[in-house]
Amino acid sequence: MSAQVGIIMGSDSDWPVMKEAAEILDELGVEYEKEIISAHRTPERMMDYAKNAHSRGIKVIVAGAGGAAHLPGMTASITPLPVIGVPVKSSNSIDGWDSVLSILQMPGGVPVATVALDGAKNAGILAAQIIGSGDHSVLTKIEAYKKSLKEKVLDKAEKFNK
Ligand SMILES: Nc1c(C(=O)O)ncn1[C@@H]1O[C@H](COP(=O)(O)O)[C@@H](O)[C@H]1O
Repeated sequence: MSAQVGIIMGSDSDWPVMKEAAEILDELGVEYEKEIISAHRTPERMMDYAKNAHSRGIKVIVAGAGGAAHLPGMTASITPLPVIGVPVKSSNSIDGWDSVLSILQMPGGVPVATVALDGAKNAGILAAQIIGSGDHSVLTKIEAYKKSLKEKVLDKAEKFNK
């Protein structure tokens, strides 16, 4: 099967964070592609990607960037697909606030579903849930994942007072 989720990021320096989206999508059995695309540094490449992703079969875009993080919002302004934004705490950031606010505070009409700072794992889960709403095998994997989370906590709770 071809990729259903597009993971894009402004720089290869974002990959240590963004790879958590890739890892959880692997675990949930969702195919993805990953690309370095910058609205600032490679605007034509961003336009091409955002214009064509849906016709190539991509269903959700996960976009991560640090600093003045325009990539998620600019991508969302072009594509008809849902965009999940991952604020990345890059090395020269103002504690990550610059990225959080520039991804979160989108103008009306152009939503970006923003996860927590460095929250790429949750972005991957959310992307899988969107895919899973129309794909029973992915939905079943998400149910199993949630069950495993619950069992881990119950196990810890049981050991806690022993
Ligand atoms: N925010 C953006 C965009 C963009 O939004 O188009 N392109 C790169 N960047 C960010 O710049 C930070 C530093 O990048 P470098 O490490 O390459 O200098 C990265 O976190 C990247 O996402």
